[in-house]
Formats: sequence, C-alpha cells, structure tokens
Amino acid sequence: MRAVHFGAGNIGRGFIGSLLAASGYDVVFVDVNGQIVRLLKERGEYRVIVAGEQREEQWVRGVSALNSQTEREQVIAAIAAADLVTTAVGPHILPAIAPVIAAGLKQRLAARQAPLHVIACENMIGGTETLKQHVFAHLSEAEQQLAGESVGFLNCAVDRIVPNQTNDDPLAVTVEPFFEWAIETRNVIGAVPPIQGAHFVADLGPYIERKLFTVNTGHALAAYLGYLKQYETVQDAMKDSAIRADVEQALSESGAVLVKKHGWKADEHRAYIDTTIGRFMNPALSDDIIRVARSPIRKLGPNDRLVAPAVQYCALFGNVPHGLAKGIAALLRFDDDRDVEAAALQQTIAQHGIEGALRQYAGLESGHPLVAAVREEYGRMEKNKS
Ligand SMILES: NC(=O)C1=CN([C@@H]2O[C@H](COP(=O)(O)OP(=O)(O)OC[C@H]3O[C@@H](n4cnc5c(N)ncnc54)[C@H](O)[C@@H]3O)[C@@H](O)[C@H]2O)C=CC1
Ligand SMILES: O=P(O)(O)OC[C@H]1O[C@](O)(CO)[C@@H](O)[C@@H]1O
Repeated sequence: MRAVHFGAGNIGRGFIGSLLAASGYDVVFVDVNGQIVRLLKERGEYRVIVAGEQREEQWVRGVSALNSQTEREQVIAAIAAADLVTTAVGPHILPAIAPVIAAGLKQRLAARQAPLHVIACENMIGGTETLKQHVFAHLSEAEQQLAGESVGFLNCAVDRIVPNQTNDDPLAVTVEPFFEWAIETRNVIGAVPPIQGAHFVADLGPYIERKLFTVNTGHALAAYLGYLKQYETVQDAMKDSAIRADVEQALSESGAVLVKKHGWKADEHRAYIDTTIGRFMNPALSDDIIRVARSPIRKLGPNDRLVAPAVQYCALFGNVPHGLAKGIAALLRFDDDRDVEAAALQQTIAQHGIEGALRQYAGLESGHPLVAAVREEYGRMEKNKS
C-alpha cells in the first residue's frame, strides 16, 4: 500500500505518517521544507518520542520524501500510484496543494480506476470537503465525474498535541501519548482504508465538534489568556488558577452545547474535559503559547473553536456564555508581531473597532448578544493590562 502525505511537519511526522507506516503503508512525505525532505530521503526513517509519564521512542521506517516545488512530476506520479493521500499542512495551504493533487488525479484517472482515498487532517470542520472543492476547481466536468467514481474524500478529526520541536535531530518529533483520528466512512469507495488506531465513524459531526470545541477551545483560552499574562507556554498558563478556572468555564459552556446537540453523555463528556485539561498540563511537554495562539483570524471564524460554540450556546440556552466570550476577547487582544494574522487583526481593530473585527471575521452583527459580552470582557482586560 502506498500513501502520499502532504506536510512533513509536527502532525505529519508525529502522528499521521507514524500511524500510516505502522499500518503497512509506504509513506511518501511531500513538503516544501528542503532540509526535512533531504533528511527524510537520506535516512528513510525518523524517531517519534512519546512524552508521557514514561518516555518512549518509536522508529518510523520505510519512508521517503519529495519536494513539491522542485519535484512536481514525481509528486504527480506518486499520487497516480497511491492508495491514500493525506494532508497536514494547515487550512490556508490547502488551495496551494490542490493543483498538484488534481494533476495526480488526472494522471491516475487516465490509467486506472482503483479506489483512492483523500483525507485532510487539519483543524477545521469539513477539511477534506474543502480540499475537494479546491481540487475539483482544477478538473474538467468529465474528470470530476470520473473522480466521483473512484476517489473518496473522507472528512476527519485529528487529535494529538505535537508542540514545536526542540530536538537536536531535525527529524525527531516529540508527541503526547494521547491520539485520536476519527474518519468518516460516508464517502468511502470499496473498503475503508486500513489504518491502525483510526476510528471509523458513519457521521463525523459529533466527533469533530467534540474535538474542536473542547481540545481546541480550551487550548485557545489557555493560549490567549496566557499571552495576556506573559506566560511562554501553555503548561505555565495552566498552572495559573485564574486561567485554569476560565478554561474550565468555557469548556463547561461548550460542553453543554455538545451534550445537548449531539447527545454525548454528560458524565462521559465531563471525563473527556478532564482528560483534555490533563493533556494541556502534561509536564513532559513544553507547548509555546505562540504556536497554540497562531492564526487568530482563522480561529475567530464563524465555524471555528470559539465563535461557533458561543453562538450555538446563545441559540440553545438563550443566554450568553461568558467564558467563551472572554476567550474571544482575549483573542482580540493577541498582538504578537511574529504572527501575520495577529498584525492584520490589530489593524482591523484599530480601523473598525472590535465590532468591525467581529463582523468581518466572525460574521457577528453588532446586535448579537455575544458582541456586548465580548466588548465588556475586552474592556476589562484593558483595565487589567499592566
Ligand atoms: N501540531 C498539532 O498538535 C496538531 C496540528 N493539527 C493540524 O495539522 C495541520 C499542520 O499543523 P502542524 O503539523 O502543527 O504544522 P507544521 O507547521 O509543523 O507542519 C506543516 C508542514 O506543512 C508544510 N507545508 C507548507 N506548505 C506546503 C506546501 N505547499 N506543500 C507541502 N507542504 C507544505 C510545512 O513546510 C510544514 O512542514 C494544521 O492544520 C493543524 O491545525 C491537528 C492536530 C494537532
Ligand atoms: O493547529 P491550530 O488550529 O493552529 O491550533 C492549535 C491547536 O491545534 C493543536 O495543535 C492540535 O489539536 C492544538 O495543540 C491546538 O489547540
């Protein structure tokens, strides 16, 4: 079995590539990072360090790599011959990799009809569906129809915390022990792709929302509130009892939405929240606040980790979730100049106020009750700023 994986970064090497190799796939990583591609080609293996109560090392073997900028034809040929194409590049990169995936599909469709599955492993709702739209924009109608018969685009939810890496070996990747990869079977063609440890589900909706509105919501609160208090890592922020209480409150609010909307059992969801908070506090990892806070405009999106559960909470319960509102306010205060989205967000706020930013990026009109709550929290943070 052959898998082509776009994005040999933290989650690509530390989670997806490692699981695919363990499942028996020959994994070809595709990346634009020349050093990582070169080292993967030279060595054909790398180390995953699982940092839990004990430290465990696992070797991922039999991998290779291609540079999507300089080896485009080889990437196309690899896709044409693959059983599986996966991505972990970041939502904003999906349009950039779509043309080469489309070219691979064209070559494949001309030669054979064996099933191919495509899975985008990004932190977003409908990630693979979004990738499919980008890919299909490069195919003719006839090619789209053919692709519909043999290419299955499967949405998924990926969960494993893989922080920025500080190992001397640039290929080694330190990860947390926990992982969960839920893959929707709705668009499977033929048999489900054999992936050890993946959880195949008929309907991804409850799983992606549980993950995004718990792990990513809580992480975002910890990061944005931690940034305001000048902590460097999520672990340090979570030791601050006030921040931890705010994270707890926001997760109780998003949890109420998840329990009511998807029927997750309240006690089981409480255990899921507790596990998640334990993961944020893992003393064997050091997770930079700047990494978790990255791309605040994306994270302010109407379908993303803060605004989506907050809006749904308002609609379901008829009042405002103040913990989530505080998280949104803290995001609006994120002004680290190393992050291009943070700079753009601050410019929008300077020109149009926070109401303008909430309208533009979150789709929230000024009359929405959440806006007043965010404004109040935002003002309070200004007063407390020292
Ligand atoms: N790190 C984590 O804990 C988790 C990350 N994710 C998601 O996984 C995705 C990737 O995140 P990370 O691995 O953390 O980021 P990363 O920055 O470590 O990895 C992204 C990789 O994509 C590569 N890349 C960029 N443009 C490319 C292109 N045009 N073609 C091929 N490769 C390209 C980069 O060089 C980099 O190696 C994101 O959507 C993130 O939300 C999901 C769950 C966990
Ligand atoms: O990867 P994103 O969407 O920028 O957000 C960072 C978040 O994603 C993760 O990397 C993985 O779930 C978390 O560590 C964090 O909540």
